[in-house]
Amino acid sequence: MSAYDTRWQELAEVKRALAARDWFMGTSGNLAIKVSDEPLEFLVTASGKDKYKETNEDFLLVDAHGQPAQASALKPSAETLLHQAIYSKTSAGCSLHVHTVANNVISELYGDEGVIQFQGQELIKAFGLWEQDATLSIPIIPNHADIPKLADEFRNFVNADKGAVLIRNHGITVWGTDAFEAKKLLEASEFLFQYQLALRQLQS
Ligand SMILES: CSCCC(=O)C(=O)COP(=O)(O)O
Ligand SMILES: [Zn+2]
Repeated sequence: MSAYDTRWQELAEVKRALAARDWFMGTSGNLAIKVSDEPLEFLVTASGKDKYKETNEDFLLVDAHGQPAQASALKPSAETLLHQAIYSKTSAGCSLHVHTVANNVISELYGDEGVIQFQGQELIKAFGLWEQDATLSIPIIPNHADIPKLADEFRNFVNADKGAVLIRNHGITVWGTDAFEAKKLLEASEFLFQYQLALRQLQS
């Protein structure tokens, strides 16, 4: 199988798993996976589609600028520039963006601080933080309707081959070495957000 076909299957599998979690409400969310480094090309979800459905038009190949790399009637995700920022700055192989109620509420509760931090939580190990007193910090950036502006802000927080950034009242984008790692980080983040909200509710 070609790298294109292999990556397509991997991304389709992640998309299926996230759909099963009901993380694509109202056509929200977009996913990407790198196919080649030189030239940089990655598959990204087509814009505005019902991501619960599986079709052979779910993804299209884009270039280092996030522009279609092949003739296609499909439009790349409106948020392709965020994925492009990740692949242009890091060696990450997969990036995932979803909107959930928990990630939106957390982004609003902690948005003024610009960060949410987790300590003493087993699941921060998913991010490679294994030390006793390690802290996971997830930055929260303002949402901008202007996507190049949003991507410019987002780019400042893309400094490693894996990571996560919350966009206030919008969603989360995570990235990792490959599809397995990106999905792990997405699930771990969602667990931590849901835990934090449940704890706050019980404490109030
Ligand atoms: C109705 S969701 C608004 C756009 C968005 O935030 C998103 O994640 C989906 O956009 P896309 O162009 O990737 O379908
Ligand atoms: Zn979005």
